[in-house]
Amino acid sequence: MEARTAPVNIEIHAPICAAASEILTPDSLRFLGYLCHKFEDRRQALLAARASQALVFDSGGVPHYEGAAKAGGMGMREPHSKATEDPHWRCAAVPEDVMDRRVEITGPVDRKMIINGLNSGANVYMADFEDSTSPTWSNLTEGQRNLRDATRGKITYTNPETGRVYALKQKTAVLFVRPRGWHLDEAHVTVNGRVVSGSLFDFALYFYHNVHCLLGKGTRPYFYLPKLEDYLEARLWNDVFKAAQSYFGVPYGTIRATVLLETITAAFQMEEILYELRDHSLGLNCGRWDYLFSYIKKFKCHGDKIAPDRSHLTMTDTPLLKAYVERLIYICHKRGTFAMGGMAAQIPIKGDPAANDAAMARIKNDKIREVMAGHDGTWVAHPALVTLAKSVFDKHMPTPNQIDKNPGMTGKDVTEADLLKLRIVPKGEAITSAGLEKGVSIVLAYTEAWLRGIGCIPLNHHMEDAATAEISRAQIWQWRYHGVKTEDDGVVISRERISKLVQDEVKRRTGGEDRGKWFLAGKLVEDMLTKERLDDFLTTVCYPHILTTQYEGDVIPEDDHVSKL
Ligand SMILES: CC(=O)SCCNC(=O)CCNC(=O)[C@H](O)C(C)(C)COP(=O)(O)OP(=O)(O)OC[C@H]1O[C@@H](n2cnc3c(N)ncnc32)[C@H](O)[C@@H]1OP(=O)(O)O
Ligand SMILES: O=CC(=O)O
Ligand SMILES: [Mg+2]
Repeated sequence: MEARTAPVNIEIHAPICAAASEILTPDSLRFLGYLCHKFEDRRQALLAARASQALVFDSGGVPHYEGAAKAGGMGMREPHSKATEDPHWRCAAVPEDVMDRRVEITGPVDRKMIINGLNSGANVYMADFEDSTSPTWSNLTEGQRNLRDATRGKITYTNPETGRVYALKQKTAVLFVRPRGWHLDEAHVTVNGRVVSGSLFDFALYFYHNVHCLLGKGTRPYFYLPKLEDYLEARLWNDVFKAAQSYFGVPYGTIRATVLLETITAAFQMEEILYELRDHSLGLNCGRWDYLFSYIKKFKCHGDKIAPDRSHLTMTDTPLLKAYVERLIYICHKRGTFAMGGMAAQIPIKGDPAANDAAMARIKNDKIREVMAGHDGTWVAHPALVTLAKSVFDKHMPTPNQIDKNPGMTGKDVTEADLLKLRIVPKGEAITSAGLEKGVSIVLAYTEAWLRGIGCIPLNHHMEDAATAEISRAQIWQWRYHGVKTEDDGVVISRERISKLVQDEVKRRTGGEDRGKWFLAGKLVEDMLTKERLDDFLTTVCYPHILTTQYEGDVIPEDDHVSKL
């Protein structure tokens, strides 16, 4: 029997704050329950497949193009030849309101930032439940309420300190939403006793509250899909879309989604991923930060793939990043869809014009590289960067996008080996004590903020989020695992050295007083960096610590914390 008519028992293990009571209505929960009941077993099977594939990589395996897998390769996936062998298929036609995506700004689902992002002059605002949101109950429920108000054009915000009132301009960016990745649970809600998927929680509530309003305004529900590892995970999203569309009686193909190509395994299946989602696809995006994290994580045990300091992992000098960009543009343009660029992590530097000019020059060069390579648009992290990115794309991309011009077709020659090739940094500079110390301080500061419900922070004039911090966490673990020495002083990166760095940094930040979440962050980070096995995600390790204990909203009595439908 279909879950839609089957009895589904939904429970909420959280305070029913004002936002939750507006968003978690009986009907929206029924829809969430329907999707979870229908798809949870598949999600779990895909997560289990990730775990068994990790064992293959840990013992020296590497991914292969799907054609090669069919001929022996990894031998773990069913053959998937149609995607690559049929020259005729194309992704769905591009809707009018997203023909031009030259600049997309991203940010958390915070009320003020949504308004600022929509007003920023960018073509798209991507409201993010993933890398830049710490998924506290209040962030999630208020985020959904903010999005509901934004789609209706009714979102306003008054700064309680300055009294400044924020409201939408006449012309705003198109809204995209990035739900959490498949690996994340939403532990405050269970369906038939099972904790629900964070992806489905974010998707279902946004879709439920907004699909009709968006269609009424001539736009659509647009999504970014994060951290997919292969085409079967794309197929799951496509099936979720089909189920959601038919549940609401809206036409097949209403939803459109861009997949973030941000895992090394997905890079070997770009065409297959597009094929799975082709009727709902709006292309791929180079999620460069998670991509680097994925590379380090997947090959953490490979002695020949030890990553240098994060500062060396640049788009221009890292062969595997260059190859991935070329292949992504080639595949997307061959299949008639967007090849989006990614995020330069620099942000404006206040009070130091020279340093700010240098940061802006780096961003400009990055955007020139993207448009010249053939990307159809790019990402920025801050409203002050919209004009800069736009000016670069305006100069080099006179058309709304470059899909039909087919630039980047040289990417067809990218080999499996190209996708795996790290940069060789001169001896003495690759892994340094300064790089190690900086990495420890980044993981710690990010974790501390995340535990307080803040998912993106400015640090060292860069944006740090769950993807960038993960690079530092994974590489420090990898250096310790391989007993690497920092090259400037010849000292081994041992457990004891890392522990001392973490503890010293906590002391420096707190003066020894238990402030913020530094003590807890210190304990968690020290453990993650020194333990025998590398945890899959920082966010899943920290998640139990943000369950409703962190909640600051208008809580109602204890008895109402478990609500049943
Ligand atoms: C790897 C990836 O996944 S990238 C995608 C995920 N990451 C992101 O989306 C990054 C989003 N960016 C941010 O969160 C912020 O820009 C930060 C944390 C990096 C920097 O924040 P701050 O130092 O507070 O920025 P700053 O003080 O300069 O902000 C100035 C104004 O711009 C607004 N602003 C800053 N970034 C954004 C943004 N991305 N979207 C909308 N508004 C923004 C601020 O709210 C502030 O508004 P106000 O003047 O009305 O008060
Ligand atoms: O989500 C984007 C990334 O670079 O990671
Ligand atoms: Mg990412």
